[in-house]
Amino acid sequence: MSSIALPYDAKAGPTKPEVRAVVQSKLALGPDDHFAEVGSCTGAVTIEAAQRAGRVTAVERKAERLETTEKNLEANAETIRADVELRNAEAPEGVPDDADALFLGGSRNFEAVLDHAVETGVDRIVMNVSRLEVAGKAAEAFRERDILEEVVQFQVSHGYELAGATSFDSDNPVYMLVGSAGGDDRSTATDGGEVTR
Ligand SMILES: C[S@@+](CC[C@H](N)C(=O)[O-])C[C@H]1O[C@@H](n2cnc3c(N)ncnc32)[C@H](O)[C@@H]1O
Repeated sequence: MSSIALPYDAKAGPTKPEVRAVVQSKLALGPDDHFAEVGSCTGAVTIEAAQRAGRVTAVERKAERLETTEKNLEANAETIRADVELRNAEAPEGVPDDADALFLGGSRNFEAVLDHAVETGVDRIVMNVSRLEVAGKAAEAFRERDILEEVVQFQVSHGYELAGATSFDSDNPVYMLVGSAGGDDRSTATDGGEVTR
């Protein structure tokens, strides 16, 4: 599915290819977009974004993981179209003021990161969460800021051969919050913060 190479590994990553495909479809990046990622880790999401957007800013609090982002970016350099900036910082520090699309793969300080997104009018916001309690808090935080458009929960299973048939190994469930702080042209109607679609 994914055509990117990730020769360098880091604890906590990478986001699985099928999940990244949904992330990219929600971000809908184009060549005029500035994309920002909080928690770039292996760089898997940053690399795929850098194949689509014009500018990418990747923020990662752990220096060694940011080095992994950099090395994996280098391994995919031929496919990358964006200007990419890597920032070793703990968001909201380091998050640019002019992002069109924001992905939160790391959840530290996520409420402050969302406040920054609201202040700067980020058009597309996607946050992935694997822990149930954090997912609940994240959904609440999106609703409180009136930026929630969609909550998606999914779980991917991969088939393997067992006794001449196919059985499945399941990945962890993923909770995905999708929203916008980009003004009145939002695509989904909301009623009291609840998704009505
Ligand atoms: C689950 S991993 C992200 C995986 C990444 N999408 C990938 O494909 O490799 C979360 C990362 O976010 C980082 N992180 C968490 N909160 C952060 C914050 N507020 N600012 C910067 N990095 C953060 C963690 O250090 C960790 O590397």
